[in-house]
Amino acid sequence: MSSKKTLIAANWKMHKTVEEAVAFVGELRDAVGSPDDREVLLTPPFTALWAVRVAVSEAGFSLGAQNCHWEPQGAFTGEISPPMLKDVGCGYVLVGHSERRHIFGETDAMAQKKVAAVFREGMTPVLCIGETLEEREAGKTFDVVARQLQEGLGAVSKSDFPRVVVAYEPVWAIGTGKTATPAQAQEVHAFIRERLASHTDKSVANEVRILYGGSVKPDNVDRLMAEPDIDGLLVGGASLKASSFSRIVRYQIPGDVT
Ligand SMILES: O=C[C@H](O)COP(=O)(O)O
Repeated sequence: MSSKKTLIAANWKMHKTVEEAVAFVGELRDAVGSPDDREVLLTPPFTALWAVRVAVSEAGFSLGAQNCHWEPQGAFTGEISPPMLKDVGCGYVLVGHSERRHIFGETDAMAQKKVAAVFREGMTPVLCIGETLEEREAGKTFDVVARQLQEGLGAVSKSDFPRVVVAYEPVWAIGTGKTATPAQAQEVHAFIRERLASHTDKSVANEVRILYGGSVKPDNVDRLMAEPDIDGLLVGGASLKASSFSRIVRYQIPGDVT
C-alpha cells in the first residue's frame, strides 16, 4: 500500500509582502489545524521565505520556492540558487512553471538542470508540465506532456525517482477560470503515471505524486480530488486568501465519510 500523502500546494506567484505572508500562515493554521493525511505546501515569493519559515514549520506545513537557478553560486545577477533556498528552509522548488516557460522562455533543458540541482540539495522538485490551448486543439496534448516529462526528468537518478512531484497544469486553465473537467485531468494524469512507469517501474510510478493545477477553486476541488490519479493540487489565485485556500485544503471526496 502506498505511503504517499496528498499534497496541496499554494503558488502565490508575485503576490504578498512579508507582513501579508506571515499573517496568511497564521490564518491558515487556525483554519485547517495540522491535517495528518495531507501535506500543505506554501511557495511564497523569495522575499518572504525567511520571514515565514518558523511559522510554516510550527504549523506543520512545508515551505517551497517558485523557481531557482541550476548552479549553486556564481555570476548570475538576479538569480537564486538551490543551496540558498535550502538555507532559508525550503523543502520544495517549483520547476518549469508555465509562466516561466511562456513568459521567460524557459526550456525543457533548463527544467532538467533545475530538477537535478534541486535534488542535489536534498529538496524536492515539483516539475510543472502542460499543454497550451493550441496544442490541445491540435491533438498534441499527450506528445507535449510526454516530452516535457521525459526531458524534465531526464537526469533523475533511480533512487530519487519516487520523490519526484509532477504538476499537470494545462496552460489554458491557468488563471482563466476554465478548469479541466475531472475526466480531462484524470485522463492526462493516468497517461503521466503510465509514462513514469515506463521510465522506472509501476510501483515507483505509483509513489509519485501527480498534482493538478489550473483554476482550482473551493467549488471544484472535491470532484477533482475524487479522481484516482490526482494526488494533490497546485493552486494559484484561490491560494491567495486563507478563506478559499483552507476550503481547498479541507477538500472532501464526495461519498467519503471517513
Ligand atoms: O501554479 C498554479 C497555477 O498556475 C494555477 O493558477 P490558478 O489556480 O490561478 O489557475
